[in-house]
Amino acid sequence: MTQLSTADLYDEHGEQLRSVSLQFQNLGGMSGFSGPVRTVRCFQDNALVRQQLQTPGDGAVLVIDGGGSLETALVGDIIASLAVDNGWAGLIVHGAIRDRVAIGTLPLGVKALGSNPAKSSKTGAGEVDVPVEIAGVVFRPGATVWCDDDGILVEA
Ligand SMILES: O=C([O-])CC(=O)C(=O)O
Repeated sequence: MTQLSTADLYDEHGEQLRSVSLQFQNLGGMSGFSGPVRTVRCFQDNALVRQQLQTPGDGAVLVIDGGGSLETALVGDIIASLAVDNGWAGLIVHGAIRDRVAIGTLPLGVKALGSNPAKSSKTGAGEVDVPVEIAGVVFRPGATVWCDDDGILVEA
């Protein structure tokens, strides 16, 4: 069954949804994906991202608030493959990824601002499953998020 488009969803339930106006790129092998929100907040450090994606995703979408930094990649093909292997539906990266060609072949939704080959530090700094805000839209852990080529909608 194909997922309802975000535009149709907005027409039917817009009053209960927030739409992200920031223009993310669709960089995964699946452009349409949805699921419950899980979160990581981190800045140029991706140890917590890897740690979370090593655990069962049960169809969730990991929203990574990297503060919008494009200086280092928070996800590469190895971390993205962990997400596939552990049953995550997708990633929304408010920041950069790398290995974009390989990530584009994976059965995973990946939205990110762009790419940069520079790697992130791995100290584990950051927070997990806290509400995060991207371009004025709050992503609460457990809220449902829907993504496709048009954009990102999340339950208010
Ligand atoms: O290890 C990293 O920082 C990210 C990466 O390159 C990968 O996931 O392949």
